[in-house]
Amino acid sequence: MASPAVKIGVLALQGAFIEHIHVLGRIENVTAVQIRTPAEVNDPTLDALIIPGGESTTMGLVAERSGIVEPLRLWAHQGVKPVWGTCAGMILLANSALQMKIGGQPLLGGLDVCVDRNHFGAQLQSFEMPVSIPVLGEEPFQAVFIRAPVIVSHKPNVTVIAKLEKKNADDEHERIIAARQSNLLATAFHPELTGDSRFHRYFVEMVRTSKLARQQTASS
Ligand SMILES: NC(=O)CC[C@H](N)C(=O)O
Repeated sequence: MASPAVKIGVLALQGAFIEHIHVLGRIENVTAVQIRTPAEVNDPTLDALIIPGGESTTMGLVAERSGIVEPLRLWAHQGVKPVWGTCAGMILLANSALQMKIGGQPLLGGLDVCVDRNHFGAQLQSFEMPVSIPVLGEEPFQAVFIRAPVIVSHKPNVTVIAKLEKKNADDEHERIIAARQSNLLATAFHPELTGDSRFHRYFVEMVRTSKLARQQTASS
């Protein structure tokens, strides 16, 4: 069967959503749409969802006000259709987080990891560096970290896609910057801010594979 055309929703409440839409627009047979309401999240023709980077506290607050937290939670926990969280989106997908906002902030959960929210410190500690991401091929990927989180621990069902060296050999925590758990994908950095569309293509392949599997189940 030919690989199917897919429709990907990008949560557009706050943060770097337009940039994701632009990169997806460069990939063949992909339609990208902005998602702001529960009805849009529940659109049965959506094949996948991206939760962008931005500020997880603000995004969580706006999501609560929009009544979209529960529909998003269902998506992330059902695991039927792929979800990709970048940076703040990765924090929202995590089952737990260190350095949470005092007074609380909503997490969607689903991804069996604990993240450290502002691992590298304040905005000034933003940086970019080439990282090795074997699933994308040999050429390093230029990763942009903006007040980035890292995954410090995870359950065995989570596959590590990329990580940074520990700062010191005896550090107790890992510094994982990309991970996958079945249909959930998470990156600590912002692949939508570089010209390199390899990470988006990797996600689109996940989306096509999962759509094909759903179509085959439906027709069998
Ligand atoms: N660039 C980002 O998405 C930063 C995320 C930020 N650390 C937060 O808590 O939301």
